[in-house]
Amino acid sequence: MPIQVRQTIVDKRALVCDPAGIRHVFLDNAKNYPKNELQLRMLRPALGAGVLTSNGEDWRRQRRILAPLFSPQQIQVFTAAKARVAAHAVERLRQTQDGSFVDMSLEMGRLTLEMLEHTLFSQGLGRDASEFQHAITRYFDTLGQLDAFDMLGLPDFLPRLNRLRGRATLKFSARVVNDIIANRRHLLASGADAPPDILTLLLKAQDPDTGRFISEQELRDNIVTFIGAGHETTANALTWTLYILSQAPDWRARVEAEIDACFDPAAPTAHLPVTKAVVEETMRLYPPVSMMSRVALHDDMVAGTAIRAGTIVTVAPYVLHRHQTLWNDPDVFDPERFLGANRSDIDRYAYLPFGVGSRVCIGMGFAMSEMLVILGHFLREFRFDLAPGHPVAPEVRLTMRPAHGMKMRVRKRQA
Ligand code: HEM
Repeated sequence: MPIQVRQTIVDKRALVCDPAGIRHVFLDNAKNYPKNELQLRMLRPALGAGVLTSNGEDWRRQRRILAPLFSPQQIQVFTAAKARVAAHAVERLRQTQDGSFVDMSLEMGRLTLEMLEHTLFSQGLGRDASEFQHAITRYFDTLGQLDAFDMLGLPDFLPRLNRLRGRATLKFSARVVNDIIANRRHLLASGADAPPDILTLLLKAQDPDTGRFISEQELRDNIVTFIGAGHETTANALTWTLYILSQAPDWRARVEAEIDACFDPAAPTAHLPVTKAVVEETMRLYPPVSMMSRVALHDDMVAGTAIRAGTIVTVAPYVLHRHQTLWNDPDVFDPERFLGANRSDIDRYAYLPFGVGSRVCIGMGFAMSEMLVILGHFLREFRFDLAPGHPVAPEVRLTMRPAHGMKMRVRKRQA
């Protein structure tokens, strides 16, 4: 069924599973399908009005200014910082007794937050690092739950329980971010060398069309946006990858062989085609962003189905990536799909872990290089096996994560 349209008590919804229909919504007629305000309302208390949560001209201007921060050259510059953070995490894991059980979902959450800290602020937070991590995790956890008031479209001045719960942690994270920005402004004003991180780039970033700098509010909102959008998504993709490899010994052996032969922690490379195919196939089966929504401004036709103005149009990578008509043996883990010439058989609009069109994930290259650097470091040293009896089930909050964490036995590979 390419499109399913449902009228609920609250609104009209359409789920699009047809690649041509998805292309129409996300590319050809994208101006008719801005992001859904309901979704944005849920995220704005946490993320403000950064590039993820704005629409129209506001979004276009921010995206133009931020794009150079995530260029391939810039991602290359961040690789050294990422490698340092990954090496530190390996060292931390080395301290645990060989064969002990670790919740790798927590470990990956901590690691991806450290990655962001050290690329956003280069020296990390300096102080309050673990408290900040705790605050951020709790904050997004609380706000990730859609509030009934938002669903009913009630006005913003009515207090939301979730927001009240998250307010103290928000205040704390805002203070830390504000302090960091103020310190950096002082440093730059003093003429000292600016650290090569995202904060410096943001402070200097100018709109190529108008020469305008980013506002103070947008600066703060986008820092929090990068943490919000880049933390759990990447941690989940990595956790699911470790889980899947523990269930696929042949592929684990191929990944280990590639990393042993090609990955040098002192000069980390992101050129690991087998490992990359494994990550891509994992994100097919367990896409961290399991659905994306837009809203139709005007009546339209999508893949032969009439869509009325106001309909919420959803594309669900979790459904799309496992669709019988689009994939052979959709539930089978087979990274060969992404290797060599096979990749060109995959329809661009049937595989959307990072979305597609103008609102495609701005951090896609950043995340892929980060995941390969982390897997290179970790799988070179350790082997991860699922703890016997540990229940594994996906759960959708803001992202799709393992409902019960991922308890794994960690053994050293090179004794
Ligand atoms: C495996 C990791 C990641 C996944 C699976 C992922 C997935 C996505 C998806 C599906 C979207 C599009 C949502 C939509 O169209 O409604 C998106 C947007 C976005 N992502 Fe990511 N993301 C990841 C990592 C990152 C990282 C590391 C960053 C930043 C450092 C980041 C920043 C953003 C931002 C700012 C947007 C909004 C772009 C816009 O609307 O113009 N993401 N991401």
